[in-house]
Amino acid sequence: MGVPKLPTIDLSVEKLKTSYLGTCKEVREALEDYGCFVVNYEDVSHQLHESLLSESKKLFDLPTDVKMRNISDKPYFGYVGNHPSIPRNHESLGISNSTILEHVQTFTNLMWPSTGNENFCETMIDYATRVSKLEKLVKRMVFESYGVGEKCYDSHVESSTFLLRLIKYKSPDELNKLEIGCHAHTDKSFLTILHQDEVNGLEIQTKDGQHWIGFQPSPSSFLVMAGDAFLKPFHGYVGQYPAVPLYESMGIDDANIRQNVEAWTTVLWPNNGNPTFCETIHAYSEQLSELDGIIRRMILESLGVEKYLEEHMNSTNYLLRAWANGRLHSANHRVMMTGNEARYSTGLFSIPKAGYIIKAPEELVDEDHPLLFKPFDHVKFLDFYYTQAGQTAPSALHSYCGL
Ligand SMILES: O=C(O)CCC(=O)C(=O)O
Ligand SMILES: [Fe+2]
Repeated sequence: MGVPKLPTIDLSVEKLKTSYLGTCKEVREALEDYGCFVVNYEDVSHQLHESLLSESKKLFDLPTDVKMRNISDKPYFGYVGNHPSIPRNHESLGISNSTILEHVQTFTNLMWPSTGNENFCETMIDYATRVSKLEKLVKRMVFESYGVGEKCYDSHVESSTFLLRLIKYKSPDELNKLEIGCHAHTDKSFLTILHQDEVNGLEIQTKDGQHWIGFQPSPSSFLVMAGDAFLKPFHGYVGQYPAVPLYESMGIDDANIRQNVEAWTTVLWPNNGNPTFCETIHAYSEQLSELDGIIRRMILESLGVEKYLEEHMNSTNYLLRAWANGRLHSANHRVMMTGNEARYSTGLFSIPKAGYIIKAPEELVDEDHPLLFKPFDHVKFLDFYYTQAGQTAPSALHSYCGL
């Protein structure tokens, strides 16, 4: 089988009029299977596309010390470039709150303090506003398709802000050389919408990790991509978290031991239990833990250290974690540059607003379902998440604000 193709979805007004729910399903399935899809978005005209690219080029032509005035206390929000950890050919600038005129104006004044640049400012705000509408449309369609509709959508939109990143990749210094422009990563946003000039380079990894699919750009094509914040920001998280309504999971400690599963089942079904659930989970965990034991024995024997097996097995707990809903996929992607032309691209990232306090809706908290986390600022939590303590905690969210 050859390399699969990225799904392309028609989100035109006519299509949505005739087949809204069918298209919601297409969007959801594309984000589940590929983590992204291509859309030909008519609301950004050819003229706006051209203006975006020419203003972007003018921005990158400014002296480096001017571009470096774009500072931010958050990683990847300000000027990025000229740093050993960044690929040599990569340079980018972020405009925070890019759908709000005064923020774009402030950025413009920072870059062109004496002359101003009306055209830059107008182009960026127009572009960001139009693309943010696409972001909201996709978000609404995903929520509706999962049946978590209005309430989640409204709170999500209320909690989102749009970072516009303008990016330039210089061509490799030698012809026929392949050079990394952006290392493989997943985005930390809710959703990202990428758009670019005609120079190839963006590649998306398939979910099974087998292929890298090259994105074939055109002036009207946009790549919509699910970011980590939309689906799985927290390892070990349990649920009831309005910013990630599509994610829910539950853990059962030592699920291979019958009494533990029985105790767990009684908590969830206190009146008459749920023998089928208990039996299934226990049998499943027992078989998997046996398989785990066989594999470990084989590894230790092959290393000639099987005498440690018992100690190893005795020191092991089995945590069974079941996920529901967290079915969207955030795709690994990268940029690989060849040829002799620079590449210009833009990403509109929807991200949680700083200062937006996330708390469980009152209707979800009662005596049987006590509050699990203190209300918290998602951006401050992400700051913690990227520290050593956040990265090593079994559940960063519990360490940060668990009750
Ligand atoms: O330049 C591109 O097309 C991709 C950029 C990207 O993935 C990012 O900035 O997160
Ligand atoms: Fe990215």
